[in-house]
Amino acid sequence: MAFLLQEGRRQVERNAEAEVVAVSALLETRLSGAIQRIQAALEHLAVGLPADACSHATAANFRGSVVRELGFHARQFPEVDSFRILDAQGVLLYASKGRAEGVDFSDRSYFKAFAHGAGNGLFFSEVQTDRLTNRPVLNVAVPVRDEAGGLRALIVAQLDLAYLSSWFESVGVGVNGAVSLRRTEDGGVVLRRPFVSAAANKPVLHNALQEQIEAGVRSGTIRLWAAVDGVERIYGFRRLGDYPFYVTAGRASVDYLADWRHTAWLAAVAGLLLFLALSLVLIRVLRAGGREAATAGRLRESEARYRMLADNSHDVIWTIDIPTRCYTYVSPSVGEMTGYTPEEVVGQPFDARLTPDSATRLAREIDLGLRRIASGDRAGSVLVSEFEQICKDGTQISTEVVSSYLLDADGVARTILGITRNISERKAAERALKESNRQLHARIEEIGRLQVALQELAVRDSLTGLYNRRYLDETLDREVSRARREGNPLSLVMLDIDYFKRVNDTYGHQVGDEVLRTLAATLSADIRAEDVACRYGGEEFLILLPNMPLDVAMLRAEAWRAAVERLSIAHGNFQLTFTISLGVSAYPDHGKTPDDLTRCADQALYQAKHEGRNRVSIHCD
Ligand SMILES: Nc1nc2c(ncn2[C@@H]2O[C@H](COP(=O)(O)OP(=O)(O)OP(=O)(O)O)[C@@H](O)[C@H]2O)c(=O)[nH]1
Repeated sequence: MAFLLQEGRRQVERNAEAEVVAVSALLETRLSGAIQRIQAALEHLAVGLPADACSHATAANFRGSVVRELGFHARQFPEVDSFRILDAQGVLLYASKGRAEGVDFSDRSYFKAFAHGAGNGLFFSEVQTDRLTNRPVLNVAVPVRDEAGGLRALIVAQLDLAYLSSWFESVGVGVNGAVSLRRTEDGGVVLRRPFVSAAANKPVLHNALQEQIEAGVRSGTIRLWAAVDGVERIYGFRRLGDYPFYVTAGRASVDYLADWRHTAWLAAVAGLLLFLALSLVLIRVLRAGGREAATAGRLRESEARYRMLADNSHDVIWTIDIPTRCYTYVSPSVGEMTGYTPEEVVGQPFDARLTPDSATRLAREIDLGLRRIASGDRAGSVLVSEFEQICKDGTQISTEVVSSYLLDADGVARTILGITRNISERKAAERALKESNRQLHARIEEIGRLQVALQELAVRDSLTGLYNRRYLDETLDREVSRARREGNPLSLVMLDIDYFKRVNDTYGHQVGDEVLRTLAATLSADIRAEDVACRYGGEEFLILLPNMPLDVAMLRAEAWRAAVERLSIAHGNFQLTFTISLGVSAYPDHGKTPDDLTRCADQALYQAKHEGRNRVSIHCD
């Protein structure tokens, strides 16, 4: 029995472990997908921000278009409270919502980091209460630098922690479970459910999970007593891609062991029943014998022990006489459970306080048990069943009944001995758990669908639908290695719209966007399945042509140039036309690394612009 219980416990623990691994993986995918997309939006904004727009003196000329663009991005990200642009002194220039230009943010960590030269990468602040909205946020910032590397502006996305916590609410980790988002650097809390005041940003010390993260472990499981609330949990943890965060999902042992404990309780009850049954048999035997005083002493002692057990139990212990099917004994706790006194129950038929459905089931079970015993099947003599009972005040309770048939010397069942436990609370908890499991599964399915969509979004430019620069960088690395390995050629075409600023200035930013979309569609319509067309920056595009030598790439580039020259976009009474300049480079002719090839294509593009635009060039050092 002990072995079976231990094995059951191990299985329950393994299940809990699988659950926390799944939940942490779900959260990781969702969070790192969101951060990736936000990073792409910030980089896009940084590339497209004109230098003049970064100064307070001329900001008014750009307010309309910049705020519109910030608003556009804010609408794509419900998890971002607002996008903002600060000038080189840390003063707010533009925001996707609210009008608070002029507010000073120069004391904020993300500004100080870049003002003192923290490179060009992404910076994550600590958890902060926003100065304008009073909401808890985590600021994500990228700098815009001038040619000399000086800070020109700062673009900031405010991650709305209240919104993100709704993702944490939606995962099922049980009543005492916990999920958190933490910094890899020191385990500082960004977000936690359940919420613990004063936990935000607080580093964790001497924590085995944090030690694993610091040792470079990217994901795993671990059992811990949480310092913050003293609860023992099994945690699944996972790094958020290359970002400086990790998520944890913990199931409390008190939750996932509840069912196992119930089984252990049943085992204990079965033991108690056996003991009571033996006591009853002993009492009967001794009574029937009508023996001398010594025997009477043992009888009293045994009966007293039996009474004491029954009288002090929270569960109701009872006996039913099988021939009459009436109660012959009921322990005092029946009052606490049903409101009836033992005197009101003893002598009553066994089904008097059951719902009709339960009464029918119990009668059927008794008949079946008796038939089994009559046929010599002793295994059927202990039964566990659930019945609905009606209390004295008319309320209904769910009960679990463990019963045993007591046989006389001839093997005939004369008495049923049983223990009834009120399991109404447990049933309600089970119903709630079932419902929350149903919801969890529905959400897991939804997240699965979202995950696929997110993965696609993470590599796509939202305006044109072409691949983004991040995707191109990864693919270019791979394709150059492959070209080197297999000895195949590879070409790059970098192209840029001529005088695009004029299009924006004359027709407005929206028409400019339409031009970008039309150009993307024209390129996409005329590339091979293995080619990778990407939006490289504002109005700059790059097309990677695996297995294509320089001369063929020149022909392709010329074909795109001619196709764009023929395009005409209707705008009111006008027909808008535009041209592109293109620079081509090829492996191995112009370089053997991704950087060399990109630089060469860029120089060729510059040359095409210099030579009069609307043409294709190659650059030779
Ligand atoms: N509408 C729109 N404009 C953008 C976007 N990204 C960048 N731009 C604009 O692209 C223009 C680029 O201008 P410049 O770099 O001066 O180049 P140009 O006017 O095309 O001139 P040349 O390249 O020298 O022929 C700027 O006006 C940017 O605002 C975008 O997503 N949408």
